[in-house]
Amino acid sequence: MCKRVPDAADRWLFEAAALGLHRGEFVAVLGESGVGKSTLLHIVAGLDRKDGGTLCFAGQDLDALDDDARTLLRRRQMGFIFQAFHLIPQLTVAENIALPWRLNALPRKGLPERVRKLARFLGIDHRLEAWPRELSGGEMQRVAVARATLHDPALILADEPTGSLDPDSAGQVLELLRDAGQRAGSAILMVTHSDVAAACAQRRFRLERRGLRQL
Ligand SMILES: Nc1ncnc2c1ncn2[C@@H]1O[C@H](COP(=O)(O)OP(=O)(O)OP(=O)(O)O)[C@@H](O)[C@H]1O
Repeated sequence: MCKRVPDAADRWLFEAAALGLHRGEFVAVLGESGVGKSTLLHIVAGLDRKDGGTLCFAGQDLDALDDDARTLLRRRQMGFIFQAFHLIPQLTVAENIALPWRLNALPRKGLPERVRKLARFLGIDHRLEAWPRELSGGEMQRVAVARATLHDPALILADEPTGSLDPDSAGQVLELLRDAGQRAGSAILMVTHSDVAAACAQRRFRLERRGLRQL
């Protein structure tokens, strides 16, 4: 797929980024700041539009879906860890984590225990009743990871998921992502500046103006 520089119709951000992900696979995309890593993830999630090329999910051409179908697919099949977390300030940590589950109208039975178990694994179970404004950056990042993985999505899109974490916590979060992938067969597409984080992935690419180069 390709994408023009948002403010310049005649310049490419990336010209031909070709990538296929299999179920359960963990792929990392490295790249300099401003090269378009977040934009690439947003396009895959349907939050931004591409300027050419095709995008398929489980054999379905995503361009053939209308906005509602695309939103439904994103909600059910994808989990997004945003670079700036995007936690909802009016909801507690537990409510933020449970949000995709509730939006998908999944059965409520066992939900609090599921949230607690995941929060325990991420070391944030003592913060479940806190408000996002009371959290440190690292805690917010863990909440964002929990929220993106609780509903076992087929595809997890992770934008710098370890950017606010110390090396030990970063290692834990990457382990959780890998576990989530293995448990639910989720594919993970992570963009990052960090060579250390990217080393956890099975395949690594570098995003450049010409496209993705396998490392
Ligand atoms: N809505 C927008 N309007 C104008 N320019 C935009 C918009 N979104 C992104 N850009 C520009 O597109 C380029 C790519 O941005 P993007 O955030 O995808 O890069 P990135 O590789 O994720 O950067 P970083 O590593 O710093 O987060 C940047 O130059 C950015 O300023």
